[in-house]
Amino acid sequence: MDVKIQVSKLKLYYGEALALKKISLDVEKNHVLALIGPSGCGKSTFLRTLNRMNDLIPGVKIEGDVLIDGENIYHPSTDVVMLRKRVGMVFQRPNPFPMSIYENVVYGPRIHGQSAKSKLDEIVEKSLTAAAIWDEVKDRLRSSAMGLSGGQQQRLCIARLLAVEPEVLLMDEPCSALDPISTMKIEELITELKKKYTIVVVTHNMQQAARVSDHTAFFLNGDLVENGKTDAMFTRPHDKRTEDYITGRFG
Ligand SMILES: Nc1ncnc2c1ncn2[C@@H]1O[C@H](COP(=O)(O)OP(=O)(O)OP(=O)(O)O)[C@@H](O)[C@H]1O
Repeated sequence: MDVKIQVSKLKLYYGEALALKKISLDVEKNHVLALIGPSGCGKSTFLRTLNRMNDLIPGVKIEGDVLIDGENIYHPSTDVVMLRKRVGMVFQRPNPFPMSIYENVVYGPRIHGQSAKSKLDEIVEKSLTAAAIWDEVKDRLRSSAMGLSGGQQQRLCIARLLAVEPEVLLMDEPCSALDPISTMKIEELITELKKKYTIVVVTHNMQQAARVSDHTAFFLNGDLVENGKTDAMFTRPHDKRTEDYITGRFG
């Protein structure tokens, strides 16, 4: 097993409130891990610990370790800007910048020092192709990203991440604002992208977790109740609370 992310004894406090209670969990390289559990159980909080997005929230205290490729991302010497380039994030609602499709994709590479037009053109085509949206937008690269449909905007946001050559993709309910066809496209894309990236996705949709993920982690009240192969968890959950959740008895 080739582990990409190793989380051990991770605790997170919002002020006095303990939102993650000693979570230990590994994420395998080139696999998809789905995070499931009822609203408020800590899925998004956990996701944000993987690229230190919680650092931006006042009053947050974190204990424990998160290692990526064996390196502790909470070590004081970590360059957080570089970390967020390696570990990119897609949000619930697509959030393209109010600029052209082309400018959205080259935004990150420009910040990281790329200025050659031919290289930027190449990055745009490569990233949009990898995000399965090139054919739909190749003739309108200079048009505003705001004119795209929600599903197209979400794939553009994924292209924007891929443009800075990340290693890990974090997705926080990436389909919750999308129609079924766009959802299917994103799910197919996730399956394609895992060949190259390690992916952690939060979802409220059990069918989606079953379709796209290799492993599933079930959270409840800040605890990790159960974690394992998706097939096994959905057919033979070890914990009664997992069974109740995935069969729709609560949450
Ligand atoms: N910025 C914050 N400040 C204080 N408490 C927070 C903050 N963000 C989340 N929490 C609390 O931490 C707990 C976990 O929230 P989190 O958003 O991680 O849950 P979730 O499982 O992702 O929920 P949902 O499925 O509704 O998005 C909740 O009790 C929530 O109220």
